[in-house]
Amino acid sequence: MGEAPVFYVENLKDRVSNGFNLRFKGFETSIDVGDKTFVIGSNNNDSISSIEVQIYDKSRGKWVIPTVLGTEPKRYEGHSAILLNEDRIMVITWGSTPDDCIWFLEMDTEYVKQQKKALGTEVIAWSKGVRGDAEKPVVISGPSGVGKGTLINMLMKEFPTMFGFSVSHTTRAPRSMEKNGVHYHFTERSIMEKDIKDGKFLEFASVHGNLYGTSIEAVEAVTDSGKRCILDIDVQGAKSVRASSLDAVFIFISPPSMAKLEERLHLRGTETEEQIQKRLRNAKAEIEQGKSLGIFDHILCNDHLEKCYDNLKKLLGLDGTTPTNLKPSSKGINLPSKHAASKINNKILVKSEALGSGNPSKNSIVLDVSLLKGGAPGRTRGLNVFAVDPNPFSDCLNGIHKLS
Ligand SMILES: Nc1nc2c(ncn2[C@@H]2O[C@H](COP(=O)(O)OP(=O)(O)O)[C@@H](O)[C@H]2O)c(=O)[nH]1
Ligand SMILES: Nc1ncnc2c1ncn2[C@@H]1O[C@H](COP(=O)(O)OP(=O)(O)O)[C@@H](O)[C@H]1O
Repeated sequence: MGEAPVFYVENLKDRVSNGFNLRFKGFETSIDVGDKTFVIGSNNNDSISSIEVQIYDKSRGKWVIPTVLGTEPKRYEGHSAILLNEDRIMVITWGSTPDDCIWFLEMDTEYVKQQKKALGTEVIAWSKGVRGDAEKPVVISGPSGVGKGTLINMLMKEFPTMFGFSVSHTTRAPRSMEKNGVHYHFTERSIMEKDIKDGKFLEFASVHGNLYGTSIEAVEAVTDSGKRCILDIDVQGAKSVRASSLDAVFIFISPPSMAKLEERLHLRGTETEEQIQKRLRNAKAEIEQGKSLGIFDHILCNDHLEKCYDNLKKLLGLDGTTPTNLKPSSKGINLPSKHAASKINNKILVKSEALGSGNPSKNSIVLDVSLLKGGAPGRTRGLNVFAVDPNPFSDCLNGIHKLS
């Protein structure tokens, strides 16, 4: 059985002629899993960066074709790899732009690449390190015409880099201003039914006589771009999501009165009278369920639009009153290339030296591995990380102890 060599980027470049191209010495990491050594590093250029892994098979004394794990418009500067269990590696990395934050990448080491027929790895999940609820997906429900779309548009307009909309599939016909792929993926019922059967949907429901559903891909498209996902779905859908692995914040928007709701539907003018009456009949049940089923974390009354929008921002920590450590921005979590990661029971501890404005300070972050859930099925998202006291290692252990 061959010994894994010591890895330096220059050595790798000399030795490997098959595209493995780690540029920055010190920004790579390696880890042994059985008789294989996984070398993980970045290939950064001006605007884009990829994370690559190459495997050294000690039993065969051979390098295996490199795999690109992720390409993002940010630079990855520094990695650490931790073995979670025998077939799973957690790579901890630091994306320096545009949103400076810590990322966790879970890799399945047993995956055999179908296309290349070579041993490779599969990314199970990219997860952004967040604190508390700050970046959980947001599920917004409420009866037709209550103002969900209006409120979501306001959020997306004011915070375009923070939120991304999960584009649902529907069998209903598009309205005149609606664009396929932007407002909905408009689809045939038979196609959607087959996709549901094939497990491509996180949830689906029949609403006002049409089929609506959130595909796993729709949620992944948003979370992969590093944005906080917003879902506009009905109460049945919210109930399904509550029961799924997507760890979200659930908000129900209620109308000030049925009369106001009817007025809004008429003023919007996108439905026939018959369709409006159907929506109003369904609204009664939805409001009752929304308020009683215990699905929703918050209920907001949309009477005055601006006031309701302010309340929504408050709930999401966007009004400036939220304590810094709960703000949606993860900027406070700093992880330069100089850091050390270790696993203690179910906790990963990342210790780093954050170089502030001429005033070096130490950061210690704990990730609770037992909380590896929250994304579309099979993926983890928005992992909760805890900043612990910036003290020596023993104090960090105390921090861990306190959290468990
Ligand atoms: N379950 C579920 N409901 C959805 C989805 N997309 C939209 N809906 C809901 O379907 C209902 C009808 O939506 P739409 O046809 O856009 O009409 P509107 O609510 O009157 O604007 C609303 O309650 C939406 O929240 C989805 O992917 N899943
Ligand atoms: N607070 C409000 N007061 C008056 N009209 C509103 C208010 N909120 C939304 N609207 C209007 O009501 C209509 C329905 O809103 P919309 O966002 O399409 O509802 P939904 O997405 O819940 O079906 C739109 O014409 C919108 O401009």
